[in-house]
Amino acid sequence: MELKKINSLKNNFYALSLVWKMCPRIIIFLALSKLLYYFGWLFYSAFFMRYVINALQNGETFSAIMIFIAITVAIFATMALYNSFVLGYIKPTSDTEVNKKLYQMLFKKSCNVELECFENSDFYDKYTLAMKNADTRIIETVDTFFGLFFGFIASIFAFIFMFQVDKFSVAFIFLPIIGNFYFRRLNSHIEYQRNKEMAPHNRRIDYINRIMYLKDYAKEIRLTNIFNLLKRQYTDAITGVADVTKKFVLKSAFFHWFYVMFTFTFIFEGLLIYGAYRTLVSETMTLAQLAVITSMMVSTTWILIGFTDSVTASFKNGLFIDYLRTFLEYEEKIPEDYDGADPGNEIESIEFRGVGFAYKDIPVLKNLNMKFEGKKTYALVGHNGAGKSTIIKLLLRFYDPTEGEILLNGRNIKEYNLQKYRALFATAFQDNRMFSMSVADNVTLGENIPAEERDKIVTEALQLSGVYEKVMSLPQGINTTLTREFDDEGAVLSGGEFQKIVVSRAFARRCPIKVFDEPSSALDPIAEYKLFDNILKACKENTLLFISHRLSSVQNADHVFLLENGEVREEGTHRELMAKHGIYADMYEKQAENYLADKTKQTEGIWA
Ligand SMILES: Nc1ncnc2c1ncn2[C@@H]1O[C@H](COP(=O)(O)OP(=O)(O)OP(=O)(O)O)[C@@H](O)[C@H]1O
Repeated sequence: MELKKINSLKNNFYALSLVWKMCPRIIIFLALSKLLYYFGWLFYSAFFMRYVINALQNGETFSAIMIFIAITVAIFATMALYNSFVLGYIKPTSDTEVNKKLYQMLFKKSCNVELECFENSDFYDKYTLAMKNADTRIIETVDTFFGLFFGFIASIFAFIFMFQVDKFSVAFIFLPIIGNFYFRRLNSHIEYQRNKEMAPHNRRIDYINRIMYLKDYAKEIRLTNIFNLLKRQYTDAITGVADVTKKFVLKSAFFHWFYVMFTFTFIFEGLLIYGAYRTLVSETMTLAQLAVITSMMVSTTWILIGFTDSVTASFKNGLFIDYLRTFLEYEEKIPEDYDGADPGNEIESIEFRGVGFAYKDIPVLKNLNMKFEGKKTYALVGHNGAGKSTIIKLLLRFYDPTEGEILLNGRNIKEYNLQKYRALFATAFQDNRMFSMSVADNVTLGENIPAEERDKIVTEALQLSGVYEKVMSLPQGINTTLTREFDDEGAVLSGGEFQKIVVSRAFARRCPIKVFDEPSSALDPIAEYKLFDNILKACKENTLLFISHRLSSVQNADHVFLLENGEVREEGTHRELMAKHGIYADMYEKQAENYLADKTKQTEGIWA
């Protein structure tokens, strides 16, 4: 617990240094704002009332008192103007600046961490919490930091001033301290506990909310009874939230009542009774002293509330900054900006040597030995879950092998500059995403290509993947926006058409290695045949790796690897594997039989 507090304070300093680097002016203005806030109360409690009452008692002239009051009003009016300036101009403009710089930092980090981080729920939770309102939270942290700092100093002065006026009255100051530090903390603890217990229910509610507004789920909801199931889960989650609320409500109300009593009621009423007793019964206090003490009590209470609020808020913010810090200071295992050797542009060989890999503790690849030579064509085949896509992910260094090594031109791929290494590959994955941008941007994906050359490259790539005619039938050809997210005129493509756009990406990219992970799974047989034909023709000068379940499409590969349970079970050319009469031949024949059977059915008119 103590360690947590220290970390929390350290995190506040961390936030301060972060904001200082991004926008130093907001720090200066916020510090001055807080200083003025406490100065205002101190001035009022220790000086203003005392001066006015003493002046009245000492028979100062009315005009002298009025001048003093007028100067005070002018000072407070200037302070109010300054506050309005900070709130109305400095803060919004600084928020924007911090927002821009902080999110740039977060996005950069998020692009730099390895893929595995997104599968680690603990890390992912911290990442999303850090991203949530990070800009406003970090400025709030700075604000409460100064509230804490100046509040502490102002509280000491308030004590001294009250002690000077009446040493017994100081005892009353402990009441708001007990109220704020003890009962409010107890309530904060309850709030924390309540949020913790509600979290699984709220996560479920968020999940169902998301399902209800995301287009991806709209079809299933309309065609199945899944909505009833979701509704039941939603009701259960809402009931869960209500139960947790009920569990804590009494305790929370009780502590809140104590907080109000100690922070406001006891001090205000108590001090008044004490003052009235001394003034009227024991006659040890003048009415003027009573007035000064009463006004000091009000301002001291507000100083203490400001200070204790800042303490509580700074612990809360410290936790948020902890998420931010964990994320920003995370040491990447495979940093995207890793600077190593230049891999060049010539591929002699890629070799998997005794490679093993496990997703967390689940082994997926075992003692894998494979060699790919430059400018040749390789096919990876095998049943679902055999580990084919994982091999590609290791090759692209989304993950590193847990055993063995992968070599490019005889050197471990870990030794290369990662961005230069990745630039050697053009990949089309099964689960690649569409961006709400033009077709051309969806194909070139931010590559820096001159406009006239870009159109030519995009056109060629679209022709090779067989979607060019479709794209040219769209209102603005290759400049048509995909999806209707931002453009009502945007194009909505079929699954197969989109897959062809994904494949175009790999055609458009100028690089020595092309990788296609099931590029034809959504294509009709004729489009599939043409696509493979084009891939082989267009990638003659490339090292080509492709994964396919359709064995007819791998016949022309120079070498085929058949994988089963994360191991290479057979390898060779199509002919060699057929001659072996092993698993590959068996799979191939079964697929061919099915295909012929389908053909017979069609000619016999069964499906007519
Ligand atoms: N991110 C992941 N975390 C945990 N397990 C994973 C992850 N990705 C894949 N797996 C598991 O690894 C195994 C191999 O998956 P992989 O995607 O490499 O198979 P595949 O041969 O490409 O399959 P398919 O032909 O169905 O695409 C599967 O059992 C899968 O469940």
